[in-house]
Order: sequence, then C-alpha cells, then structure tokens
Amino acid sequence: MTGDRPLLEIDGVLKRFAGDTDPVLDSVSLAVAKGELVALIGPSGCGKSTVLNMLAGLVEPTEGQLRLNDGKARISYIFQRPRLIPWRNVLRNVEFSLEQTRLSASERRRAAAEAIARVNLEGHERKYPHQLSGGMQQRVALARGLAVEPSVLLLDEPFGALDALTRSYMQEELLGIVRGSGTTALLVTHDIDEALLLADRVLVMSSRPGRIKHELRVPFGPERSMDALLHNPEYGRIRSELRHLLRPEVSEALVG
Ligand SMILES: Nc1ncnc2c1ncn2[C@@H]1O[C@H](COP(=O)(O)OP(=O)(O)OP(=O)(O)O)[C@@H](O)[C@H]1O
Repeated sequence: MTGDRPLLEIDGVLKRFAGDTDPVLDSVSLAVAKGELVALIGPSGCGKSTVLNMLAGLVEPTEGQLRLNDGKARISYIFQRPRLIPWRNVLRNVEFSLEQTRLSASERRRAAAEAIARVNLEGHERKYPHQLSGGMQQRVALARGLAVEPSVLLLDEPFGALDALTRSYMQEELLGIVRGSGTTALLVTHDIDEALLLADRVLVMSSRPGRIKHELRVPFGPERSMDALLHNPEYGRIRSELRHLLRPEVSEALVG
C-alpha cells in the first residue's frame, strides 16, 4: 500500500552530465499525488526534459532520489513528435506498447481498440501513419501511451509540433481524456495557456541550474475550457504573474 504518500516523488535531485562542470539541475524536489496533473514550465534548456528522462529511467540522477510509489510503476512517455512505426497501421502501432506485457494477442487487440476509441480514432485503425494528419498521429501516440494503463503519463511538449488550431483542440481533448481516466501526469511545456488549461499545479523552473523557483496551485476546477478561462479575470491575473516569472533574466551589463 502506498497510503497517503504521493505517487511520484523527486527528492533533492542534482544532475551533472559527464564532462560538464555546472549541473543542469540542482536541488529539484517535487511530489505529484495520484490523479494529479502537474505542469513543469521554464525557459529553454532549464532541464525540464531531463526531469522526465530521469523519471523514465533513461538518465541517472547525480545526487538525490526519484520514487514511484506504485507497485505497477508503469510509465508512458509522450514526446513532441509522435514517433510512430511507419510500416504498422494505427491498431498495430498501439498494440506495440502492449507487446512487452503479459496480455494475450486477443487481450492486446481489445486494449488497443479501447485506447483508440478513447482518443476518438475509431474507424482509422487500418490506416498507416502517412495517411493521418499531425494531430491524428499525435492522438495515436497518446493511445499507445494510454493503452498500457500507465501509473504516470509523462508528456514532453506533446503539442509543440502542431499548428495553433490543432494544438488548442488537442489540449482540450487531452484534458478530457486524462481527467476521464484519472491518470497522473507530468506535463512539460513552454506554453503558459496550456499549463493553465490542463494542470492542477504549475511548477516554474529557473534557468541553469534548473531549480523549482515557484509553485502555483491553479484555482480553476477540473472542467475547464479555454473559452471559459478567457472570460475569467483571475485567469488574466495569473497569466501575467507567470509571464513575469518566466521573463528572461536580463543581465546587469545589458541593463547598463
Ligand atoms: N544526454 C545528455 N548529455 C549531455 N547533456 C545533456 C543531455 N541531455 C540534456 N543535456 C543538456 O542539459 C540541458 C537541459 O536540457 P533539457 O532538454 O532537459 O532542457 P529543457 O528545459 O527540456 O529544454 P527545451 O525546453 O529547450 O526542450 C541542456 O543544456 C542540454 O544540452
């Protein structure tokens, strides 16, 4: 049993890559509760993806600890590009993530079909990636990630490569899917609006070394839409606060 412990914990992590003198991340601690959606926002190069890579076990911390307090401990990682297998159709791409599980072939097929339905791609199962739009390809990637019923979904700028209209549609869609499934998620983004639309909490990182310099609990309920937020005066206030926190740190010499 995990009791009241957060599902995911990062404790005092410092990361220095081989050959570097300065660490990329320093004293990073955070906790994510089960079912919570937390956004990590910060300037380019502050180490956001490195945090996700460490959680996915792709990179080792130099100091500190990362814990996933769940016996199942399955992590799905969604990247900016869908990374689909070009010679497999939609169904077979989604089944791919299930091939490392103990499910039988028929159970895999059923789980893949369910995940495809969750991302509204029913009817497209036999299509190949090149026959799909960028937004649809990213939905396949999401279905592939969700099919394994992950304990944690890691999202690294999942809409960064999409055009603005598709991105805004997909953000609301993701909100419904993630909320509907009760999935715990950590979202890396540059986009303040995306963070405020999707997250329960926003963690603002500083530039190198990356540290968490501010935490904001998003005061809007789980049922959100960008239209409703845009009419909410509180939204404008929080948005400017975040913009201010994310302003590049101008050096004294330049100010002059
Ligand atoms: N495997 C690695 N080996 C060496 N250096 C790395 C490695 N991975 C990341 N870095 C360095 O760590 C720093 C942080 O990179 P990271 O991709 O985590 O930042 P980020 O905040 O996600 O950036 P962006 O928002 O631009 O994607 C960068 O300077 C990068 O060059």
